[in-house]
Amino acid sequence: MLTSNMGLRFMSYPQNLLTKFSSLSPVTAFPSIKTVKGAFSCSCCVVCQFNLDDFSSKKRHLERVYSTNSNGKFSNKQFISVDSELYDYILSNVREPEILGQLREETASMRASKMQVSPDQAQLLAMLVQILGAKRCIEVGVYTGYSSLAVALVLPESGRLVACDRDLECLEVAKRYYELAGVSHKVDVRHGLAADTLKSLIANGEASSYDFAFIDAEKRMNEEYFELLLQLVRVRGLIVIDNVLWYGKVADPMVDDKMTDSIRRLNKKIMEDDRVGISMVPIGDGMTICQKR
Ligand SMILES: C[S@@+](CC[C@H](N)C(=O)[O-])C[C@H]1O[C@@H](n2cnc3c(N)ncnc32)[C@H](O)[C@@H]1O
Repeated sequence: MLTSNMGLRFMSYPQNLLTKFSSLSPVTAFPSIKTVKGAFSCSCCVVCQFNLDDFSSKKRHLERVYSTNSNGKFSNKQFISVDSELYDYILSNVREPEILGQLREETASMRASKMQVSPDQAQLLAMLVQILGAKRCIEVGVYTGYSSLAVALVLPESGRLVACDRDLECLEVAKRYYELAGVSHKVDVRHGLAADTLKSLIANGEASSYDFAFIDAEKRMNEEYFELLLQLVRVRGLIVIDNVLWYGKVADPMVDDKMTDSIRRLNKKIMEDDRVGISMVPIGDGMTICQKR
């Protein structure tokens, strides 16, 4: 069973905004909320067209809906926060293959299990691979194999996933699950520093031959991984980068640690990089999907 209490990573949207608004009356905070026949309904939030007939659900609803126009790009665009209740609902709508559920449960008791991507993220990665018709993929940061297995499961029989990680113990778990799932023939496990593996693929003449890459390893190395993968991925291929929102710290001016700064720097660089089309997606801890031009 998928629940948000199982050590999964997900973004809870701006807690600072939530605190800020909780002291205001609902109508003050959200002028678009109106009373209809004694019940509250939200008139313009496309995701919440339901009546709210008790105070706690009203309050929950209000706490999830925000408006923003702070950078002038949107005219009072509304967006929702994802709290654990709503996230449980999202997870209940994820189609997680049984073998991935088993791996997730085994990993839950392991050291640093929160590193694993969430089921909704894995589902999105698998869908991107399928939409692309990808045959050749790379993953930087395998851990126990959850995201790589999700990708390998949807690759065609002739597909290949180069799976890079420096942790042999974790890779042993991943390899066991590739075997169990019957996909080990599609996965080329590379133990070692990911940058070295990527450089060796380039040296081997494999530039521009990959369809899809996923970056989920040491965050401060992301810029180097991105540059190497830009060489390895073909035009119109995808590079997906995980943890781009870094638990919301990227948007918090009070945070200036090295890790957060390096993520901010790469986000800015990619934003200005016309070698790729981009979409920053608030799923899990935030993923940016880059398409090579
Ligand atoms: C966030 S976890 C990956 C999670 C994985 N994508 C999943 O969904 O289960 C990061 C992984 O990157 C690996 N890693 C960190 N730095 C690395 C490096 N320089 N080279 C190779 N692997 C590295 C760690 O050993 C760890 O297993």
